[in-house]
Amino acid sequence: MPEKTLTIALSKGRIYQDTLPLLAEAGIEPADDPETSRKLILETNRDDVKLVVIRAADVPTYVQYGAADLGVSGKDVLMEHGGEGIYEPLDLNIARCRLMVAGRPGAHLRPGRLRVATKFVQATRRHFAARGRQVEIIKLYGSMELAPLVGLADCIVDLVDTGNTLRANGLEPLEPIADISSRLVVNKAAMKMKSARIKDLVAQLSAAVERRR
Ligand SMILES: Nc1ncnc2c1ncn2[C@@H]1O[C@H](COP(=O)(O)OP(=O)(O)OP(=O)(O)O)[C@@H](O)[C@H]1O
Ligand SMILES: O=P(O)(O)OC[C@H]1O[C@H](OP(=O)(O)OP(=O)(O)O)[C@H](O)[C@@H]1O
Repeated sequence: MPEKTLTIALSKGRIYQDTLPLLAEAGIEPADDPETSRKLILETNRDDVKLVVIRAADVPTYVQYGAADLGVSGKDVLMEHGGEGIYEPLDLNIARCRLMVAGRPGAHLRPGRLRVATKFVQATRRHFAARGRQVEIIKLYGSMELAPLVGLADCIVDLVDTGNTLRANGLEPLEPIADISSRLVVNKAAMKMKSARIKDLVAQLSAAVERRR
């Protein structure tokens, strides 16, 4: 992207839907709707701001390498990425949920090595290591709630909001791991090179977040 452009990476779905009103309060409005358009680079009402719409798990990678100057990413995704090359200046207080160990009642109390299915491998490893608990982690890419029902795992580590998905599958939350919300992330080099515009945007988004508290 040209030096004068600010590129913001977002994922479709709840992050886009929840970020859109915050961007609007900062004076940024996309020209296309990514939920219907097949375009991956969206122009906005501002010549110097573009949005790129990518998979949620890819946002930190685009920002780390400077392919996007800024991004919006769930804390769960940032915990898996590790945060290299990225600043995290603002909690946007959107897409709030909790990362939990879940399973059938008492499943986590079973003696011996637990089998845990999750897409959050790093957070899971850290959680159980901190408790001195031996686990075998089975990497999945979604629908983790199925794993204990078909004998693939004893427990899962997944995001929980209302708890409806767990309940619908006869599972319950067992241990909390972390409170999750989406964060504004900034490429470290861009923070220096495009400092004034990024600081302005962070301040405008921060004011928008505060107005909603
Ligand atoms: N049920 C939920 N309630 C609130 N926030 C959630 C919930 N599920 C996920 N999130 C948050 O929203 C972020 C994006 O989730 P979303 O479901 O839109 O994408 P994804 O399924 O992780 O990614 P993709 O669809 O690209 O595979 C997650 O990283 C998490 O921070
Ligand atoms: O506690 P609840 O309110 O039921 O929310 C929890 C569910 O939300 C997320 O899935 P999502 O709806 O994003 O589906 P996906 O990850 O399969 O896209 C998460 O992976 C849980 O399955």
